[in-house]
Amino acid sequence: MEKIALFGTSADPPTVGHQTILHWLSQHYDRVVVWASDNPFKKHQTPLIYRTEMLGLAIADLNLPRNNINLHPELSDRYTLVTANKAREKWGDKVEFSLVIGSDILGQITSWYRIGELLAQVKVLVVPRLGYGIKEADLCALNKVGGKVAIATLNAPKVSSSTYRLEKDNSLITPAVNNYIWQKNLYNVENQVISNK
Ligand SMILES: Nc1ncnc2c1ncn2[C@@H]1O[C@H](COP(=O)(O)OP(=O)(O)OP(=O)(O)O)[C@@H](O)[C@H]1O
Ligand SMILES: O=C(O)c1ccc[n+]([C@@H]2O[C@H](COP(=O)([O-])O)[C@@H](O)[C@H]2O)c1
Repeated sequence: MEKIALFGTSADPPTVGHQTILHWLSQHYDRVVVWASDNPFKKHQTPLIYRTEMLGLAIADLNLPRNNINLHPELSDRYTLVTANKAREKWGDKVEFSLVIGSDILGQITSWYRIGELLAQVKVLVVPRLGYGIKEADLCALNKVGGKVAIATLNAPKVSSSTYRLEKDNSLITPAVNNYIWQKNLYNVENQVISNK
């Protein structure tokens, strides 16, 4: 049975952490389906079109031997259930979907939109995130609402989009994403330089 990883991200902006996760998924799944989306729990995100384009650049920058990671903007929805239903329509019943989440949101996923229906469609793959241990109580809570959980064996770097937004540290993103941010003047990078002078 084909195994497909589903990885939705705010990508605001995509970081080297997202890239490490994608690299690992590429080696462990037949296909990796990626989309940028609005997060119903977050406010004031960069317009989705920019985040989608940055995510495409971060994927292209990976240059991996297996050509199995694809950006699917048409699947994007603030509710992952809607995305999972669209993916099921697209790839049919004979595939196994794993929804990829970082351990920082493991405790939150039980409050997602119609979580029981989502968990009937997908397994959950938890990526350990430094500073966010995987709690037995969260695994039990997810299990109670029908979650089938696996834990990924990778060490992602301790980086986040919010750290980039705060510090504008280029080492957290890829060169192509950095160029894009400058071209579009996202995250006030130009003002940042002027105010630093
Ligand atoms: N460095 C990382 N290690 C482990 N998981 C990560 C890492 N970066 C992102 N993730 C996971 O990838 C998914 C998408 O993350 P997201 O795009 O929100 O990045 P973020 O760095 O958490 O953003 P922000 O800092 O704006 O909240 C989430 O499930 C998140 O937990
Ligand atoms: O379906 C939901 O209720 C839901 C609630 C919060 C987050 N999500 C999705 O979770 C994914 C990861 O979000 P983020 O902001 O951590 O990258 C992203 O695709 C969001 O749309 C989905």
